[in-house]
Amino acid sequence: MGKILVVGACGYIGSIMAAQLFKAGYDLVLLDDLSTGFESSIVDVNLKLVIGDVGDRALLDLLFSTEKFHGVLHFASLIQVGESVLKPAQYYRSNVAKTLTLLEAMVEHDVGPLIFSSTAAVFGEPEYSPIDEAHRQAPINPYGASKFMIERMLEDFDRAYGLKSVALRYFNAAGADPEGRIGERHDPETHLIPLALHAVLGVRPPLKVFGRDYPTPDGTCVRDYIHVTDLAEAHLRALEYLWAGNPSARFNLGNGNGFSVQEVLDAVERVTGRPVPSEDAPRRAGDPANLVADSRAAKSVLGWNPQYADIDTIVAHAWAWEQKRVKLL
Ligand SMILES: NC(=O)c1ccc[n+]([C@@H]2O[C@H](COP(=O)([O-])OP(=O)(O)OC[C@H]3O[C@@H](n4cnc5c(N)ncnc54)[C@H](O)[C@@H]3O)[C@@H](O)[C@H]2O)c1
Ligand SMILES: O=c1ccn([C@@H]2O[C@H](COP(=O)(O)OP(=O)(O)O[C@H]3O[C@H](CO)[C@H](O)[C@H](O)[C@H]3O)[C@@H](O)[C@H]2O)c(=O)[nH]1
Repeated sequence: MGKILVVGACGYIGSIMAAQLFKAGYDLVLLDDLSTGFESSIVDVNLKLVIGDVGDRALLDLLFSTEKFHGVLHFASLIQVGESVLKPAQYYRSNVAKTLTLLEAMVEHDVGPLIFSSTAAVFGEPEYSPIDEAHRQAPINPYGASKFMIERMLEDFDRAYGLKSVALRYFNAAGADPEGRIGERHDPETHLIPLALHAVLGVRPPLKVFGRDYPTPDGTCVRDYIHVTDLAEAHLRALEYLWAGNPSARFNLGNGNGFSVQEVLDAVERVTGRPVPSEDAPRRAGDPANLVADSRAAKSVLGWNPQYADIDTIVAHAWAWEQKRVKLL
């Protein structure tokens, strides 16, 4: 089994990835600057965590010259769409410039391949649904643009330097570790499912439903919620795909099933057995009405087989985690 570097391993998705790789017996080194992540999200205390910045070239040189890695998973990023509009410089520096430093160090030390966390935001306003890999990429905010730029860099680095990569465009990451050990811990939290669960638990104000006048069946926005464990599984499949000598690629990762905000709230009520305190609010700027992935390519090319497509299961895992988390607060 190869040795893998997980960058951003103390975050929501990276920590669940690290737990899954650890369980599968991989040798891991974790890198995180703890800017938004938590050391306590590392499930095994014996795992090697390097606390540092992925944009620190001297640190990367040291890491890559002392350890032989067979792959890098890159989750580290600023992730808030709204903040990216107000502070684009931070997003281009943290996401684009620091990833460039990582890519240069990987090329110099002959480290690869790379699996990169991209996003549905690289597409912008959808022209059709579900969104496949051929869909036009026209991001409408700096967060999406930063990820789009990195995707372009990956293509160029492959062509010029032979660095192999897979970019995985997650739609709405959701759920938690099925064993209940780790889950979503963003601060501030902006995502629908944790906010709805916090409203149920009474630790936050009633959930604001951002718009009921969208051109969707019930008027609320439709999204494609994909279980975080299934996302992690896709990374493993993508690594195996590149280790087998296949070309660089990008894949859209979702359930293929859209759920409206109202349908998610209904699922939260079924799972928790309690009403979700909520109120109607104006549309949130920059929210497309409908974002659903066509993930057939990931399934057929990578052999990816998501296990937790059911929205009630996704919400149940998030609920188990949030109840535990509230006790820890
Ligand atoms: N959460 C979602 O719904 C979603 C959707 C699409 C794409 N993504 C992408 O998935 C990735 C992970 O998202 P998440 O929700 O786990 O975010 P997160 O904020 O929970 O995790 C990011 C982790 O990266 C670390 N980090 C940030 N900058 C760093 C740096 N310069 N050096 C080292 N470590 C650094 C943070 O401390 C944190 O532990 C991101 O790239 C994000 O853009 C997430
Ligand atoms: O308090 C809230 C929070 C969200 N929503 C609605 O719930 C849906 C989902 O919103 P999230 O904030 O949970 O997720 P987004 O679809 O906005 O964001 C996702 O897709 C983005 C790209 O479009 C980024 O990749 C981001 O990281 C990822 O979580 C949206 O229609 C939003 O308007 C509410 O009604 N009330």
